[in-house]
Amino acid sequence: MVIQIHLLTKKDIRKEYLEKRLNLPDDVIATLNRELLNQCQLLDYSTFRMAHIFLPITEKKEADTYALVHWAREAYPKLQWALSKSDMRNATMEHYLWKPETVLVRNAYGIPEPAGGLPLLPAEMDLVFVPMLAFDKSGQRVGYGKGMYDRFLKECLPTVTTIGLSLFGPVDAIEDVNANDVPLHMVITPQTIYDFKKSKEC
Ligand SMILES: Nc1nc2c(c(=O)[nH]1)N(C=O)[C@@H](CNc1ccc(C(=O)N[C@@H](CCC(=O)O)C(=O)O)cc1)CN2
Ligand SMILES: Nc1ncnc2c1ncn2[C@@H]1O[C@H](COP(=O)(O)OP(=O)(O)OP(=O)(O)O)[C@@H](O)[C@H]1O
Repeated sequence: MVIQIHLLTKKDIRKEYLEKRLNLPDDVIATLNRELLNQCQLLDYSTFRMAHIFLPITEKKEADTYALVHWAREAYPKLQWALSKSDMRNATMEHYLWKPETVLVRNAYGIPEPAGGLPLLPAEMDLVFVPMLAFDKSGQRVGYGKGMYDRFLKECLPTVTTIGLSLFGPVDAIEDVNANDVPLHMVITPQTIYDFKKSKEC
């Protein structure tokens, strides 16, 4: 039997998956987000103390993470949350504690950011939820192409757990993975939880 693996570049995948997401009608997006939340609720977060999260760019129909945090604040009251402010010129992020009372302001890219608060270091995160346009069957991801999460994840401790959130399933393989790319430990989709740590151990 011949198994064909489709290799695609990040540039092609980025274009295809952004279009695919933007073309989804709002009711389908709402259903996928509900299913994604259900999958997220299946994991046990009790070993984590500080979780970093992104808030969605709604114009880009990113995964809705508000509902996840809303649920987790009730289900895991000891778990604290961190949010970032982006510096697009340097492709870097600064991190702040996200309390329920934190004021959020949308930046020029439509990303809700904390107006201020207690600054945090990457080393303080033990769980990071990662945005993406697509991922592949080995846990490599494609984002908007600035490498901001690759830079951030490199600064986190090796003990950090990374979980990508995607409204779609994986592509076969990303052709142009490079040394800066940080593969994800897990990806949650509306249908499945992919655990790349486990599959590597097999
Ligand atoms: N919600 C969310 N927050 C996030 C990310 C993300 O993917 N999603 N990022 C993940 O890294 C960082 C922000 N990265 C971004 C990179 C590009 C664009 C963007 O809109 N780019 C324009 C072109 C910009 C330009 O070069 O002028 C575009 O794609 O149309 C937005 C966010 C940090 N925060
Ligand atoms: N740790 C790093 N240090 C310096 N440059 C980096 C680092 N990580 C990524 N880059 C650079 O950033 C650029 C974008 O990388 P890539 O195409 O992998 O982005 P992406 O993962 O799709 O985007 P993002 O992480 O912003 O969502 C590349 O030119 C890459 O070399």
